[in-house]
Amino acid sequence: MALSVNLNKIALIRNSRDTTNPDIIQHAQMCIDAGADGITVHPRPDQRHIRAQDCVDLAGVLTVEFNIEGNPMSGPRRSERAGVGDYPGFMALVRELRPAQCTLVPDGDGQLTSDHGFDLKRDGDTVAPLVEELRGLGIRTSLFMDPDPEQIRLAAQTGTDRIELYTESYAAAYRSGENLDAVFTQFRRAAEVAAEEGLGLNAGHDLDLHNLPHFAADIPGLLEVSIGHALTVDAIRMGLAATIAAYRRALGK
Ligand SMILES: CC(=O)[C@@H](O)[C@H](O)COP(=O)(O)O
Ligand SMILES: NCC(=O)COP(=O)(O)O
Repeated sequence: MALSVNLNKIALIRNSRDTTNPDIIQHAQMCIDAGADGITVHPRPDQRHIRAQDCVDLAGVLTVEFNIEGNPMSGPRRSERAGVGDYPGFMALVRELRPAQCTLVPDGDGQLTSDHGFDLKRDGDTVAPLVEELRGLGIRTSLFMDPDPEQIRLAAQTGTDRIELYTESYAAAYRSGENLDAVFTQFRRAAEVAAEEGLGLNAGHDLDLHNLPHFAADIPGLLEVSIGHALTVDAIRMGLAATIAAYRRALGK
């Protein structure tokens, strides 16, 4: 099972000053040296954290899998910050960089963070051609999905290689202790349906050192988790190498 480290929050710290510190490339390399199996970024049109140029720079040097996440419908946007290039649009960026994996996420451009999976009853006809194009470019595709069996079966009809289960509801149930068994059963069933449909299974959002061991041990067929927010906070407290080692242990690696 792969640990893909999301660098969004490192870029957020950098963007709070006109600086290159922390250096995204150096941080990515430290993650890799500490045992990260992949690097994930989620560029947004306002470039609040990961910028298009970060994606270009990372694509040029990464020695592990590069996963670019985002809304395929997010178009070009002029930068409002001096010295920062314009955002070219999500699909334009992915077409140019051809990462190992592209995870399509139905975020609105103004969302605080990702907070829902695709509604493929509504958007399946839009998503399927994009999946076909990306796969034709040699890019593994993944769709950001809620743990909804009907939606996951629709995801398979798009031709996508994988889905990424949106795990915020599991993280919330783990924190509160409310309905944890029921919520976990929902995720197990979602994973089973993904396997029935021949879909690879990723997961992410609000995973952390507390909730990850149970999820990683008991969700069948899990291939990759992408983690950023909690991992970055843990690294401030524990140090990056120790943190990545802890997440690898939580994955049973
Ligand atoms: C899709 C998802 O759940 C996360 O990968 C996303 O990248 C979080 O985005 P922010 O880091 O902007 O909250
Ligand atoms: N796809 C999930 C991701 O990349 C990171 O999500 P989070 O750990 O920052 O919540």
